[in-house]
Amino acid sequence: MIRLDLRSKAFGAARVLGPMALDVAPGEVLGVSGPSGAGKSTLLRILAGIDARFDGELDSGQRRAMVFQSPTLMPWRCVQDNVTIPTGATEADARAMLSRVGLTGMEQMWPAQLSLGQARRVGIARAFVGRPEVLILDEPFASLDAERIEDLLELTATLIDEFRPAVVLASHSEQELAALSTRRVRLEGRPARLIAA
Ligand SMILES: Nc1ncnc2c1ncn2[C@@H]1O[C@H](COP(=O)(O)OP(=O)(O)OP(=O)(O)O)[C@@H](O)[C@H]1O
Repeated sequence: MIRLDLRSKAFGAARVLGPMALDVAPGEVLGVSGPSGAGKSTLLRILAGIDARFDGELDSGQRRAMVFQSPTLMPWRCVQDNVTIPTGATEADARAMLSRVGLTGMEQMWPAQLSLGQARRVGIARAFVGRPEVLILDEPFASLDAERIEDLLELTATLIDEFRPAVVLASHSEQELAALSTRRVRLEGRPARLIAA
């Protein structure tokens, strides 16, 4: 569950996010759209608990995971270590989750040996291995071709159905938002407000 009551978020004198309230239940996927620079990533960092410098209250689960626009893997660690080290998951759990995302046999490979689609799958395995209560997805499928996006959308939808985290997805892609969201909002204006979409 995610509950945010945000009065304001500013960078110095620049007020980016205005007053807004947000509730996301387990198993729900809130799709967030809005123009570039509206504040989607800023809002998602607050929801993920990465940015605590805002005026307001955040109430969310203990187990939080985030998938970013870039896969952000540690280049000097193998695929399996990239799942176990940041999460504290066991090797067995990491192998099982890597198998769920289609990477069986690639556990000992280096990130540089992976395609972008495979690297994104590692990011998804890393996010789900800890059975998150809250999952924040910030443009998680950017720069992939249409067929790979379809595959990853299907995989992500299956894992969300199974683990039922409260999910917030920010994307510019109507295809991604339509495929995963159970509810939609737009961020608009400066400071940005949430508008039902
Ligand atoms: N660390 C920071 N310091 C100062 N300003 C920032 C910082 N991070 C973001 N901003 C500003 O906050 C605003 C919102 O940025 P944000 O990255 O959240 O937008 P976005 O909606 O995610 O954009 P995009 O869709 O292009 O990724 C922008 O004007 C940006 O310049």
